[in-house]
Amino acid sequence: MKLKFGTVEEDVVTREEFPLEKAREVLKDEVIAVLGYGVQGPGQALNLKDNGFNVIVGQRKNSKTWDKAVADGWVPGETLFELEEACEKGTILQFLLSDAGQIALWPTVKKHLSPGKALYFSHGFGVTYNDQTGIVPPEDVDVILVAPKGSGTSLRRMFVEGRGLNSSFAIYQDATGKARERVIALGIGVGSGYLFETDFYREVTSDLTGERGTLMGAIQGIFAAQYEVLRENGHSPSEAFNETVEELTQSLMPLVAENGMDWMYANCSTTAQRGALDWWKPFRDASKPVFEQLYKSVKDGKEAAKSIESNSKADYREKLEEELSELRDSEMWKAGATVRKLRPENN
Ligand SMILES: NC(=O)c1ccc[n+]([C@@H]2O[C@H](COP(=O)([O-])OP(=O)(O)OC[C@H]3O[C@@H](n4cnc5c(N)ncnc54)[C@H](O)[C@@H]3O)[C@@H](O)[C@H]2O)c1
Ligand SMILES: CC(C)(O)[C@@H](O)C(=O)O
Ligand SMILES: [Mg+2]
Ligand SMILES: [Mg+2]
Repeated sequence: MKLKFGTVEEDVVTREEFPLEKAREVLKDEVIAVLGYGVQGPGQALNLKDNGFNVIVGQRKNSKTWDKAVADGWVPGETLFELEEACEKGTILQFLLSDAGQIALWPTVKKHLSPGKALYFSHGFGVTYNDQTGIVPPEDVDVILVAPKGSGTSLRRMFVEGRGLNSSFAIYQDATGKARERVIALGIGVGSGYLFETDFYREVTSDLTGERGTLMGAIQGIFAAQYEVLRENGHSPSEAFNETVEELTQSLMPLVAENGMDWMYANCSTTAQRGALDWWKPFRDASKPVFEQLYKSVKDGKEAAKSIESNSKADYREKLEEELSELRDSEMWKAGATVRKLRPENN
């Protein structure tokens, strides 16, 4: 359906115009092989299974995630296989290994992409940066994308709650003439609330910008800056944490999600209103050059190169652990752990 987003009209696909029954009909003869069982793998595979599709999972044996797949109800030899066996059995290969892991498995996946199969991604990364990844799909397969706009954890959680996370979808290559109905059916099948169309390049550039920017990188930076200023001026950890993070996630963001920031500005004290109206533009002006730098780094392929380089190292998990512990052991997130325990619903 066509909808106005501000003054711009866009086409979105909802469950109303493409119901689950239609998705099941489109994919009734397909074997959907979900390759990788990290964060997106479980969310998408379990939602597809619960929605009545024919799904198998491919995962390395003797790994923690193989055990997790078994614990989630996938049966070795029936619905759970080694990666190569799943590639062979699947007619739609959902490539849900980490973006760096996809490079290593690509020769195996390519070998099993016989004509008419579909290669499905949840990120435009591998194909867009194929000068770095080597992922160049054969011409006689469909190449499609459904990218849930959120964590695989939320995709599953919201599905179980009867809600739906939004996803973008894209078609890179339509070899069978059925790529569009296949990709929309898969988007509905994995539990998307609605789908909006993009292309692989736009998906990866917006996604890399978002997660490095307001979704995670920028927000953590802003949290840290405000928390430090409050602490340096004699405020206690609990006061600094509450005024920086807890109030945002517990009180204001749910209201912003429901009604928008415009409503939030109209429904706080006149004192807060005056200050927030005065200060949002200086914050925008201070951070916009950093966002411009970030977007350029994404566009130039530098972010992809850094990510491939660091995530392909044999000891990447140990190195990552060190960097993550800096966050985990920071006073701000230690204070956060205590504050979370104090929430009455957690007692
Ligand atoms: N994490 C998310 O919530 C999220 C959201 C939207 C899109 N995506 C995209 O979905 C895809 C999957 O992401 P993810 O976060 O679920 O992946 P992940 O980082 O959790 O890894 C998934 C699986 O890949 C396996 N793996 C890694 N390297 C491997 C190798 N060399 N050989 C075999 N297996 C290997 C791991 O064992 C793991 O089970 C990526 O393209 C990502 O950008 C992820
Ligand atoms: C969940 C995110 C941050 O949206 C995703 O893009 C990811 O890469 O994990
Ligand atoms: Mg991402
Ligand atoms: Mg994302």
